[in-house]
Amino acid sequence: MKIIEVRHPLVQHKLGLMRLAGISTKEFRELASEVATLLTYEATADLETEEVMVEGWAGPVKTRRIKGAKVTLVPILRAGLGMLPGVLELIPAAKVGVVGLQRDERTLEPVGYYEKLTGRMDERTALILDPMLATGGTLVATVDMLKAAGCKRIKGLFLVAAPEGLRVLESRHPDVEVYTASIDDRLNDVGYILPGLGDAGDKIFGTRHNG
Ligand SMILES: O=P(O)(O)OC[C@H]1O[C@H](OP(=O)(O)OP(=O)(O)O)[C@H](O)[C@@H]1O
Ligand SMILES: O=c1cc[nH]c(=O)[nH]1
Ligand SMILES: [Mg+2]
Repeated sequence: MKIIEVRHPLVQHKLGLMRLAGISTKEFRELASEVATLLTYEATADLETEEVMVEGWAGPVKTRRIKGAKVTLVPILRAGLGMLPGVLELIPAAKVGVVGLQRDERTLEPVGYYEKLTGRMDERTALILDPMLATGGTLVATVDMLKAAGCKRIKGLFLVAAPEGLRVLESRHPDVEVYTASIDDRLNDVGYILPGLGDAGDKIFGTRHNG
């Protein structure tokens, strides 16, 4: 399975700021979006391009543009919305399909409550957006939905990923590519990533803080 841990200094610096206890909603939100932009840069490095002639200031000039298959962004509600503005900075014309899943706090199983995907998923590359890949249950459920809709090329962008979740993904959907700012140490006994970021959804939306 392709797992890219992006070690770029800007990514590492910004993620380090996100780990600070007591970070404000404004700072966390801004940084989540900025790191998402940088992960998008990495995750789109293999998009195919084609040559095109355009009329430039000094006459015809050969340029390149992104070819064929288009990208669909798939933020997972609710925390994935925190990454969406940063990704749209680089891919402003992308279609957006939304998936609503929330972990049951007791069983840690994902519970689905919304799904609105774009059309022609079989022709698109899907970029799943979620700050946290913890047990992997939410991601596997999302990939199941995307594949059921015909999607053949799927990448996931995560601020932080746990080894446990990566192993689950590898066993269920090894064709999915992962781009993350950090592979952290482990999960704690209530399914939070250590050292992690605490509850990313709460921090992005300014609801209850947990760490
Ligand atoms: O890998 P898993 O163990 O499935 O956990 C990861 C999921 O948990 C968090 O969402 P949460 O359920 O807290 O929902 P929220 O975004 O609404 O806060 C996170 O944003 C992921 O979607
Ligand atoms: O560490 C974690 C795990 C799941 N969801 C979060 O927001 N944080
Ligand atoms: Mg949450």
